Amino acid sequence: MDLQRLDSYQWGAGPDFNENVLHKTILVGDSGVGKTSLLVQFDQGKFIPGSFSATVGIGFTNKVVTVDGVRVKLQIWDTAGQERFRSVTHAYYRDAQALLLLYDITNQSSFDNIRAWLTEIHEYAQRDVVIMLLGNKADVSSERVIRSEDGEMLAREYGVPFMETSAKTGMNVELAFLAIAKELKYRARRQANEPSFQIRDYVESQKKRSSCCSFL
Ligand SMILES: Nc1nc2c(ncn2[C@@H]2O[C@H](COP(=O)(O)OP(=O)(O)OP(=O)(O)O)[C@@H](O)[C@H]2O)c(=O)[nH]1
Repeated sequence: MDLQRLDSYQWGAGPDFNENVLHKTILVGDSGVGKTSLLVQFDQGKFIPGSFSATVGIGFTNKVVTVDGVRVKLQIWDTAGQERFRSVTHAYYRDAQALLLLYDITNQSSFDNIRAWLTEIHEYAQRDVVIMLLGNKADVSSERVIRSEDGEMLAREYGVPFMETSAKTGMNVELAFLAIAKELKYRARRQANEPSFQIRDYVESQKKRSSCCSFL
């Protein structure tokens, strides 16, 4: 998908706005798993169907998310999943505070490659980078080859939060970025008596909430 179509969001200004906090978040995963689509859905609330055109290089979109009354600036980098761009994208890992690692639930090899992605992340990114595993294209249930439990199991093995998403329907897209923003805000602006925040627990509780009450 063409990065030119990603319009940059203008930073808003407000009483809570903390200009000093800019959080770099990177989307990674095999080509075609839906990184650009996920970002477009989060940024613009839409899905652009049509033929797949792979991202060339890297580009970013700025977005302000409000969590617990605090505005958190996310600078979200969309990387090209194709192997030939790998050395370019590695250079961006170093100062990333969060990484969203995607696979496609209809594509076995994109799931099998997650371990290799995690090896690269551990090699090039900061030790305390926030990682979240996302199984995208959850709307395409008829072509599913990766069970949700397999995603859960892999995530548990690496100690990272996990959820399935759909860039098409928007399922869990906002939750994924919100959870990242909450974790980053917690790390950056922890108040003295604030209870500790566990991103995995938060994600699990939010997932349960959305599945329990979908009939309401
Ligand atoms: N049904 C469905 N299709 C999706 C979803 N996400 C992406 N797609 C489609 O999958 C194809 C690839 O999506 P992209 O967002 O371009 O994938 P990418 O990961 O950015 O690919 P690279 O730029 O090559 O790394 C496109 O045809 C999208 O329309 C989804 O959640 N559901």
